[in-house]
Amino acid sequence: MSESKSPIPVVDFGRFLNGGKEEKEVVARQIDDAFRNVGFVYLRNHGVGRGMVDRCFDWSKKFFDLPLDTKMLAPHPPGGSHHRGYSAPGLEKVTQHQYDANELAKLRQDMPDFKESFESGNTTDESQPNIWLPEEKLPGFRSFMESFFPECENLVHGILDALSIALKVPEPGLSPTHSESLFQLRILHYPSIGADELRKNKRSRINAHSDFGTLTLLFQDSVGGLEVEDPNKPGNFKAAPAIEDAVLVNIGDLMARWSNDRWRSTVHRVGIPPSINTSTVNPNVNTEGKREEVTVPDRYSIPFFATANMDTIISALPGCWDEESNPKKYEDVTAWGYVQMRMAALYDA
Ligand SMILES: O=C(O)CCC(=O)C(=O)O
Ligand SMILES: [Fe+2]
Repeated sequence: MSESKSPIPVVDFGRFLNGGKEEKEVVARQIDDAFRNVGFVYLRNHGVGRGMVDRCFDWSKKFFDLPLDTKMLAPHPPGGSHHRGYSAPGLEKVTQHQYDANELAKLRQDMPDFKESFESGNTTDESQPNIWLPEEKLPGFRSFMESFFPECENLVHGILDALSIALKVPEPGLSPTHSESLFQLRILHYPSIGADELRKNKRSRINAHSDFGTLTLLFQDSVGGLEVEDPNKPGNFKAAPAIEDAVLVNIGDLMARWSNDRWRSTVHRVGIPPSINTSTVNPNVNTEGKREEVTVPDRYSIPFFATANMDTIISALPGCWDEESNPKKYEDVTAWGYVQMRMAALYDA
């Protein structure tokens, strides 16, 4: 991993939310540039209350502290089409463009992602009903998650408004294409792990992947470890640390395709935090004279995945193509057709 500074721009989204037409255009251009160059942007003053984010991390810790048996009372269904409930460590294997079931099974066995997660969605999403614990197991968890969801949803629509301005998509812009809120709020916990296990690739926290929807919001704790591929140097990853009060936003594959690759869906992963990576050998020697293993602390993060309504035709957006110099690269596809194909690859059928 490279230790060099993150190239991801930091943008004041408050100027968009509260500003007039000109301010909105300035911010829209900043976000457009960030998505063209890196596919990621940090937004400050994004409108999701600091208190709500802190409370979400608190709930997340309380949830993952429960005994496994209890968490398994809200199990993620097998298969890749119902993305709700609890996934125990090792269940999900994130892969990049790997659709072959045998290859996937082998990958999972070789190097499972060492993380656990819980997913919930829109309360009115009938295609993927939520899967909650019995209320008495963690009173208040469900109602908190149901109240955090709309905060993230509002921010997604704000970003879609900014992107619509950048592309000059006529009113009402892209927001209605996400009106059904087929979004996914995920809480993620990476248990503490020996640094050597991560270093020697015995286990991963989350393997290099790109997201497959339109936009992802990511709140992360201060532990670090998220790395984003340098778009100009494939294979070279740069740290994307948490910035206080900022949310990290990235483009997913569906949006990259929709924008005719104007915006990048950039590969990212979670590995050893830079602070630990620099100390290659732990100077601590135990009483038997053996070197003690460096432990990478637990990490908690909260991604919020957005995608378009399933009947949306994903056909190159205005401003992203022209007949002569920049023709459409991809065939039209519905959001449904595209997302199903990608989700099926994540879980054993
Ligand atoms: O935990 C993180 O910071 C990254 C999570 C992520 O990339 C994902 O869930 O798609
Ligand atoms: Fe991701």
